[in-house]
Amino acid sequence: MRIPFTKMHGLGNDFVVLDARAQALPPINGDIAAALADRHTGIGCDQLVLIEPSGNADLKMRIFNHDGGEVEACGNAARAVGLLVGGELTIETLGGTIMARPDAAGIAVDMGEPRFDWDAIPLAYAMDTRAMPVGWDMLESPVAVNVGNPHAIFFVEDLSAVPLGQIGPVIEKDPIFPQGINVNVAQILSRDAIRLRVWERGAGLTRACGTGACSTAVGAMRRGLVDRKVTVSLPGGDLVIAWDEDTPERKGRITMTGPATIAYTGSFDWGAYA
Ligand SMILES: N[C@H](CCC[C@H](N)C(=O)O)C(=O)O
Repeated sequence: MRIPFTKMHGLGNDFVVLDARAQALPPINGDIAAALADRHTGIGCDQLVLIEPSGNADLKMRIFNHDGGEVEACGNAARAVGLLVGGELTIETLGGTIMARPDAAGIAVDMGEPRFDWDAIPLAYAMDTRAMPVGWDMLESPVAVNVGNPHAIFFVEDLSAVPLGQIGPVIEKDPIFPQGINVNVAQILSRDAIRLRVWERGAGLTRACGTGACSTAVGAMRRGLVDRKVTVSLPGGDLVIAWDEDTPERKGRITMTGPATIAYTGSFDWGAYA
């Protein structure tokens, strides 16, 4: 059985996108996702993205990390799906419903409200998530934020001095993070500019991380380090993140804006992976 796919990326964070809205696909599990994501024996990507019908949104977006783990959110993939499908979209994810729409800078995504309570990250026990009283080698006192998925953000003076490829996997799997964690290391450049590198849970170093940019921006705002709209510069390029103010009706929501790219389309033999 041949399965069509679209290879896409958001600032170099790359995806294999399968669309199961028109034609149901055989059931996908973590092992199949990891096999497709493998860059040597599969098609190769940071995340596998599955578009399915939804009962309460325009579509459902399922996300599998490179290691096969299914996760709650992926900001860059939300922009990719927004580009692929087009128009204004509500997207159901395991982390909540988000909204994508075309924008002069590419695609804008309303990522919803950030969560800060220790048990919403989640962490293994109660602590201050504005500055967790923990550290690993040169990295300490991270902010913890959940933007659909869990993130720890370390602010440093010199990003290039941090061996994130070595320290990232240690933090990712630390038992203080019962569901793992995406590890963000950020350098504040000004009141409206942040430089960021991310070790992603289940995918390692990526060229960009949309939810990482959202959580880092919000974490910096929580500490009063930046204004409520910032440009986050990742190795693959820039994202603009805004966090609007709480209103009497609702808590402030995050908007992430940036490009998305269709690289190519193809198909693969399902039997080779399942
Ligand atoms: N590694 C993330 C999922 C992908 C997030 C990232 N690619 C993005 O653009 O937000 C996690 O395990 O929560």
